[in-house]
Amino acid sequence: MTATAQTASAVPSTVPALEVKDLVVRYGRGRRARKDVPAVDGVSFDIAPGETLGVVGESGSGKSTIGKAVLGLQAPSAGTVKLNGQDITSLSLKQRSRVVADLRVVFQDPYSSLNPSRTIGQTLVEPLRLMGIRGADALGRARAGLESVGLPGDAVDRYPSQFSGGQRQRVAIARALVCEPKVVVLDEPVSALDLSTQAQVLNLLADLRDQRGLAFLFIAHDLGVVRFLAQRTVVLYRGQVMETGPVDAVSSAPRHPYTVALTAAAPVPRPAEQAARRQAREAAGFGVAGAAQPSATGCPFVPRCPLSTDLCADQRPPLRLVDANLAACHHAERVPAL
Ligand SMILES: Nc1ncnc2c1ncn2[C@@H]1O[C@H](COP(=O)(O)OP(=O)(O)OP(=O)(O)O)[C@@H](O)[C@H]1O
Repeated sequence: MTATAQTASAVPSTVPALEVKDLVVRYGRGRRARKDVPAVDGVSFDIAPGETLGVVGESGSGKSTIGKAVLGLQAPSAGTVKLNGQDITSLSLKQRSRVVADLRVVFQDPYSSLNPSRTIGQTLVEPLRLMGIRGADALGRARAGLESVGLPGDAVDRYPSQFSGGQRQRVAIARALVCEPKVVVLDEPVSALDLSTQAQVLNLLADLRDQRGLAFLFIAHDLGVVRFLAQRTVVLYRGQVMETGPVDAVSSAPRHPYTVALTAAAPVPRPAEQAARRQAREAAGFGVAGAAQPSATGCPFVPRCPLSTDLCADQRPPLRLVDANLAACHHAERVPAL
């Protein structure tokens, strides 16, 4: 089977909670935008209620840009974004405010994402106020929201500086969930936390997703972290989908050389394993990021790929089914095992 678009499709029995189709985002305006390489280049995926889709890739691969386009913070140059079947791509910010309760975000940095001069209660009540929920109702929901993330309800009276990083990220999660959204964009939600706190926050997110049937778009640079929470994943490189499929299959048996390079480069806690991976990566002949510019018509990974041929430089490979994964590689069958 081949996939003509860059797509990651589940087989949802209902309308997807979030559907992104052929998304293209170019920064800049006018002539400059037309000349620039798109930050996101033809990306499609959908997420069912209760499902987590991980989006992984190196820095600059376009992960956050996808999140911004979904949230309406960056206008797409092409493509559509649908929330519960409704096309929200071209809604103005005012029109968006009517559906915004269904779509929320948790950002990476729990220090800068919470206003230090506002109490936790004020922070949690703000999005409710925009929905017309005020006074004791709003405060009651704020307290319940804090309790649902494992914090005491009376934390409403305290300030962000009185909380640790992990607790602040719980507050940010409570703020996202207090409006009872259907879809949450999680943009590197645990990257700023230490390892044990990461595990606690990921467990909390998994519980909340399962209890509430939430759809998560989970953006991360580390496939290991994504594996913990996601059922499926999309691997991005220079704004294009290199590989997608069930997260276990993509992690343990990648069919795209870039996914192999990304996995081999991920830090592991055991130094001996880290050294073995580095040696395997060097032996496989992967080039380094920014080694050379790829051709506009071919696979963007050519300058770094040990398997590349003239065909790869000439023709951008479509996503096609190889084992359990969809991989955009002419030579997916020759990709070495991890
Ligand atoms: N506001 C902007 N103006 C111009 N170019 C931008 C802007 N924001 C991002 N870019 C560029 O778009 C590309 C994708 O960036 P993006 O932040 O989406 O990647 P990312 O995968 O989320 O990276 P990171 O993990 O470092 O956050 C990069 O080349 C980046 O330099």
